[in-house]
Amino acid sequence: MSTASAAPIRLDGVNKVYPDGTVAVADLSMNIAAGDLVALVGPSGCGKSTVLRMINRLIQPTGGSITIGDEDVATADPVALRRRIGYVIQDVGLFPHQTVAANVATVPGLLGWSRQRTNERVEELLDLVGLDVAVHGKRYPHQLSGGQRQRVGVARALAADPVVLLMDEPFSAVDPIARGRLQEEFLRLQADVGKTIVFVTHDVDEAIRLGDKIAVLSHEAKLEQYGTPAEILASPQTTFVGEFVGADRGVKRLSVTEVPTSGLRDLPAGDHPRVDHDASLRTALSELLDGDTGLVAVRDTDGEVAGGMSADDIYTALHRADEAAVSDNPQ
Ligand SMILES: Nc1ncnc2c1ncn2[C@@H]1O[C@H](COP(=O)(O)OP(=O)(O)OP(=O)(O)O)[C@@H](O)[C@H]1O
Repeated sequence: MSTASAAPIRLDGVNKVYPDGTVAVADLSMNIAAGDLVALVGPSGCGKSTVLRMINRLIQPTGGSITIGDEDVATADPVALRRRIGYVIQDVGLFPHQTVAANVATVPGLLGWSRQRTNERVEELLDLVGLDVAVHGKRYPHQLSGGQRQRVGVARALAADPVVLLMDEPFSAVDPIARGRLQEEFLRLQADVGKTIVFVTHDVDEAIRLGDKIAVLSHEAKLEQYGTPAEILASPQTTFVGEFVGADRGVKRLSVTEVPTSGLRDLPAGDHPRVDHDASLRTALSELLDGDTGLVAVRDTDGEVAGGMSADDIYTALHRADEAAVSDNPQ
């Protein structure tokens, strides 16, 4: 599909004090690379939503600057700005009296697109998020499941091909099974559209699963650590981060580390469970435990078995990956 190029986002000394004196964001600086999916995580009330809403100027910062590409958000026309930024919130905010197709067509309508161009775009987007325009396009939001509504929200946010997508707890209102599926689909979608995405969640597992990078925030949006999931899990920089990512850090690290494709051991004959070259160590360990040979075979990119791993090999691979993550990111 055609995509506008994604834009980087830069926050420089951003501050937000609400009129009642509440300091929501004290002094936040961070750079988000074009095309990255960055998860903002932190406890309730730490300022995540405020940060997000300052990026599309729904909230005016009291200090500092935010730029999207070359554009200073403070001086941009807010309406034009918001049309270039997709925004998805928890309960989606679909218009209840408009059909799904009309909801997705909102921004193209505002931009004055022709009916034909709009219809094509609606069909393309509904297809992209796994909905059938013939079946779902003419339904109203209340005739959809929570997960389907969420997909429509994402389709609507992508309609005008925004350079940035902001998402505030987009999947938290759906049940855990639908949520897992939505997360999977969302990752596939992001691989397709390659937007710069800032994603607010209070769920560390979701951040680890979806984020290219994670920004861990504490009170007043203090940036405790900003790095890849592997870096943060391998070496939390502060006690706060260590506690926030949780005691089962080791298991989480297994999930974000892929099996090695070299240095694998020769496999004796036997009915070994198999995993693909891009499987996580967690999947490999789970398969190994389900099998009865004590080994798991790893396939290469051609689908041929490249070698095997024992539980000890998985442990060693995890520690090697941790060392690499830490030395890539000395901070
Ligand atoms: N309009 C407002 N006026 C005064 N204080 C506000 C306002 N909006 C938010 N706050 C306060 O600012 C702080 C940050 O709120 P924010 O909604 O950004 O946090 P959050 O991390 O997104 O929280 P949650 O995870 O619970 O949604 C909180 O202390 C909140 O009470």
